[in-house]
Amino acid sequence: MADAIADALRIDDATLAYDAGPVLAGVTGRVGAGEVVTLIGPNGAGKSTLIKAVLGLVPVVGGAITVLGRTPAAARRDVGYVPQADTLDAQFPVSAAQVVLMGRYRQVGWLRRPGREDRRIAAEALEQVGLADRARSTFGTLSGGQRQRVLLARAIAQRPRLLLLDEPFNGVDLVSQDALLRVLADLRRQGTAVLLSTHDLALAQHVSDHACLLNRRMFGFGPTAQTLTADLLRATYGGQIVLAHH
Ligand SMILES: Nc1ncnc2c1ncn2[C@@H]1O[C@H](COP(=O)(O)OP(=O)(O)OP(=O)(O)O)[C@@H](O)[C@H]1O
Repeated sequence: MADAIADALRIDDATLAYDAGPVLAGVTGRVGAGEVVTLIGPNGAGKSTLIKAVLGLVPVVGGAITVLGRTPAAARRDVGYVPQADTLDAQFPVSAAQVVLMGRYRQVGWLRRPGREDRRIAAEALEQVGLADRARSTFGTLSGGQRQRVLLARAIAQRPRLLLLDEPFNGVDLVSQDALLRVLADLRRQGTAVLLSTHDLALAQHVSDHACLLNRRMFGFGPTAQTLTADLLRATYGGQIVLAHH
């Protein structure tokens, strides 16, 4: 039943703008429960902007974005988000386990202390990303890939119905990449909808059900194999030669 409720995310001819004006227009697409959709496009295409609009952080000035049947801002508590690796604050003076536990705060409320069940869920999430043995390590002492996995664990611990990942494969080692692929498979089985941005076409081909091609506007949306075609990729990247990184 592909109706508004079944779709975790619906984007209908959306135009997104910062104060200076629109940066992305004409985006239409869907992410259903248990589906992985990848956003593909060159630097500055608007991938992060779209993810931030789904979080309710960038205004939708035309069309609509509907998250779990609600506005992005209203759906916020059910949406997980892992930001780009280079935006992470490595100076966090807290342990990996504490970072993951933060994923539970929205559920328990900021004024209540997380309980045993929250700690269990957080420990399970750290285990899921393969970092159970680093629970007590200070966040800042972990490698970039490990920090990314801790933030992924934090997002999973939130038990979101829609998970947004901004360039999750960027600069991560192979172990972290494998952990992420395993988590994506788990999320798919649990019926979590996933929207992720990447530059990596080979990985996109591997993980996604649907792909969305962006460069200031949408150049294609559909089943991955039918969307990541040479013609559509050439159009999206403005004639630049596109090579898979892996
Ligand atoms: N806060 C902001 N205010 C104004 N313009 C912005 C802001 N953030 C991004 N932009 C502009 O919006 C456009 C799209 O940027 P965005 O970061 O969404 O691209 P991207 O596809 O995620 O690129 P990258 O792969 O480099 O992360 C760019 O031209 C960028 O300069």
